[in-house]
Amino acid sequence: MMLLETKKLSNIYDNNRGLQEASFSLRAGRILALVGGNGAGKSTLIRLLTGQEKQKSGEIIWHKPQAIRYMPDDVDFPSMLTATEILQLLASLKQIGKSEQEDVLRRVALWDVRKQRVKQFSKGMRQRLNLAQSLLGDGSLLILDEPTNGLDPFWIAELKKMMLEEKARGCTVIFSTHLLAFAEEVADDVLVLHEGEILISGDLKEILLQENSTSLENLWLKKLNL
Ligand SMILES: Nc1ncnc2c1ncn2[C@@H]1O[C@H](COP(=O)(O)OP(=O)(O)OP(=O)(O)O)[C@@H](O)[C@H]1O
Repeated sequence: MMLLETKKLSNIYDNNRGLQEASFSLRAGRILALVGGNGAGKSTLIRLLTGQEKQKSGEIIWHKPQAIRYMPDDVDFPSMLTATEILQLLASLKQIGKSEQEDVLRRVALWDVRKQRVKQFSKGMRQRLNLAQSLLGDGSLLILDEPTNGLDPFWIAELKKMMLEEKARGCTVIFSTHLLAFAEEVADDVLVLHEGEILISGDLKEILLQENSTSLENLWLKKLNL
């Protein structure tokens, strides 16, 4: 079943950069990786999908209304609050009870430090708290902007497990990353962006086969003539 389609979706900023006429579709229950270099347009696309920005032209067609859970890139939590307080605040907006808050804190192994102020957290711990808040609730679309940022190899592997668990529950996952090998391990579909335009989109395995590429990295380098 189709989840969403975009048609010539564009958001060009004053500096002439952003996202240009992006058209793609995504089926429900799939994991989609957004890949591309710095400034390719990944976060711009995510901001349009999450409704944080409105497109200048083109459209997003949602085939059914979606409750979205979202993990932003580079979140700035109030550093004087504890992990518990931050989750309480965010959970109250979604009307989510205490036991679920406790559950997500345990899932990201921040239970033992839940009463510490976030300013004492390492980057990876803050990123795990960011992940925890995105797991709250039962929105059937999970959007993760650079979720591996700051995570060590153990937590990257845990993140992968969590994403696959979400998929197994019937959730659709969209995530951006610079880690092409990670994208290849987790994703069903891929959208390769370059300077605001879609270079490649579709089923990852089919594309690698069609393009006679051994890996996503190999394909990416080939398409950019690197
Ligand atoms: N608010 C803004 N105002 C002006 N230009 C912007 C704005 N947001 C993004 N851009 C420009 O749009 C382009 C795409 O940026 P975007 O953040 O979507 O890229 P990205 O693929 O997420 O990059 P990165 O991997 O570096 O996070 C960049 O050239 C960026 O400078």
